[in-house]
Amino acid sequence: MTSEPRRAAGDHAVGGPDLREYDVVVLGGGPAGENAAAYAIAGSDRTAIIVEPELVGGECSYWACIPSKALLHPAAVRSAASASPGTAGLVGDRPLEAGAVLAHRDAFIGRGAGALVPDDSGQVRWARGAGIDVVRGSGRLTGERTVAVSPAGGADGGVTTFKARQAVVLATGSAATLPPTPGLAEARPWTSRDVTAMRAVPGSVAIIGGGVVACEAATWLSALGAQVTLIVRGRALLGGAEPFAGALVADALRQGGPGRRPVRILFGTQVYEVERGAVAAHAPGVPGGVPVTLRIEPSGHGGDGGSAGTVPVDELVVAAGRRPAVDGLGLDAVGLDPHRAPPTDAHMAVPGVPGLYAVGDVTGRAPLTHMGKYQARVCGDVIAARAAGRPTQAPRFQAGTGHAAVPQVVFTDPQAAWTGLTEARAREAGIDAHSVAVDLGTVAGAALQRDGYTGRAQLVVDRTRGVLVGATFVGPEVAELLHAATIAVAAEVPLERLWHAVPAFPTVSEAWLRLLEALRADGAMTDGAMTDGAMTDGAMTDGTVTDGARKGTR
Ligand SMILES: Cc1cc2nc3c(=O)[nH]c(=O)nc-3n(C[C@H](O)[C@H](O)[C@H](O)COP(=O)(O)OP(=O)(O)OC[C@H]3O[C@@H](n4cnc5c(N)ncnc54)[C@H](O)[C@@H]3O)c2cc1C
Ligand SMILES: NC(=O)c1ccc[n+]([C@@H]2O[C@H](COP(=O)([O-])OP(=O)(O)OC[C@H]3O[C@@H](n4cnc5c(N)ncnc54)[C@H](O)[C@@H]3O)[C@@H](O)[C@H]2O)c1
Repeated sequence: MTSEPRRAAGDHAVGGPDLREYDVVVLGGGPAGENAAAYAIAGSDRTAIIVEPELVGGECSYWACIPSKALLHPAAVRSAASASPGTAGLVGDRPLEAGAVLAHRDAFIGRGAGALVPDDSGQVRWARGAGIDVVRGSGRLTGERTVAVSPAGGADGGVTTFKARQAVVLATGSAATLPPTPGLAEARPWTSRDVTAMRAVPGSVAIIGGGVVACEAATWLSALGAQVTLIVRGRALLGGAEPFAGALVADALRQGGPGRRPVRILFGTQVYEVERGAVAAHAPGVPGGVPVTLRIEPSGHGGDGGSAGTVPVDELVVAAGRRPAVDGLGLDAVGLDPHRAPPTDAHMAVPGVPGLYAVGDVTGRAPLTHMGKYQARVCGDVIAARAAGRPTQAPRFQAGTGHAAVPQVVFTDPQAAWTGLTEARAREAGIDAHSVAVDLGTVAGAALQRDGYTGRAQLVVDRTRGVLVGATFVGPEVAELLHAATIAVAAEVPLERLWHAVPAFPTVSEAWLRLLEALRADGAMTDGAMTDGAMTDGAMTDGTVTDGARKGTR
């Protein structure tokens, strides 16, 4: 993309004030919409407009990925410092400086001191610099390749119709779901928007949910001094992951640590009623200021147990999942179900509706920024190729393959990172699955990273095909281990070849070596790898390996 000509900033529409024509009209200026627009017009004279009612950059930039990671990173650094000789004594039991952490988050989301809303002018400048026009408004499909745009936030002004010569791309993201619990909506609970944008740290917080948002929010809230209670319907955290990932994250949250309060986790428990005095409408992230009482009971999900009684807290966060943002999108105008994610094929096109595409969270596929951007690259390339009359058969035009290896990192402490299939999912898919695991604390690179390093890595392989189909890592700073596994799964690298991808010593990546050795020991690697001269010679004669084993550097 970088070598392609930049387009002049300005208004690229054809038509008058009420009917404007572009090659590509994108609804939603989040990461998926931005990438779809940029790829669809790159290096061409095609025109594109992004329709966005809120902020260009979307949920990810202002209320999700970026602020959450800006809040979590200081907690991770604090945790590493507490576990390293020479710095542990310096930080002692001191908590994080909440004001500095919140200001760091504000800097990342472009929210100036005292401002209510972040500033997206940098993202708008990027769009205009890439030749993409931006209009503030809410878009609704009114027919094939036709969109009606109403001014944002109910502002005055008429509806403008936009016609797309080539494509309309739906990239409207997702919205937090609120369970229909009596009293919950009236209590004006925080959602992920508030807890990422929070302006003050509540003294005590209850979080409903045990997924990614709940685990990450519990991590930063407890590191910033809040007393956190997680109320989890099921029996585990991080439901879609290998069970050991949720278990290790739960152990660490419960345990707390220097400068981080222990988190109370109520498994098998649901809230059946919420009671709170009147709470005035407030800006995102401003605590309600009125205590709230949750009435809880065993959920009956996942076996016996669960808690009953009341949980009184200062603030309540709902992290109970998200749903595709399709309300008012006019899907019915093109014959689609208005309440469901639009179906998409491998080109990210909506079957049966000419010129319509969907990317990102609105598709209901994998609600992650990197997957939305991946789909958007495919979609933009397809639109560009079709506009130029070029074929779209090559793998670059198919979003299917990447979905076999969806990477996910949960930035808790320890981090949990996985890609591809869990062992259970692999079996369900009829794969001849076999798994091996290692204790990451036994790897020299991990032990050097911090005292008492605790973590685990697991590979799931397809024994019949001799390839990796899934990997999970849990431990401090394991996020950067993940991409190697994603490459191996997506590229279907034979295990025999993986053996020759030598991890550097002393890095945590040596876990790969331990895992492949475990596969060999289990007979899950073929004889080709076992008798390969490069491998056996290396292992037997390399002084570092044999010496290392004696000195604990294995
Ligand atoms: C707390 C939290 C943390 C997260 N952290 C991560 C992370 O670390 N890594 C990761 O990969 N993912 C993370 N995610 C998920 C990530 O935020 C989403 O997957 C990502 O934002 C989806 O991008 P998108 O472009 O599809 O949608 P969005 O970012 O939601 O953008 C959609 C845009 O469409 C606009 N829009 C809505 N309706 C209309 C309409 N009718 N017309 C025009 N525009 C409209 C919205 O205003 C919005 O700006 C996190 C999510 C949450 C909630
Ligand atoms: N680091 C990251 O990549 C990151 C961070 C945050 C969010 N995300 C993305 O955002 C998506 C949404 O995250 P999330 O945590 O909101 O959803 P989730 O699907 O991960 O978890 C939802 C949780 O809420 C519970 N739940 C659902 N309905 C409930 C109800 N009625 N009552 C009580 N509990 C209920 C579920 O059992 C689950 O524990 C995730 O799928 C993830 O892909 C990613």
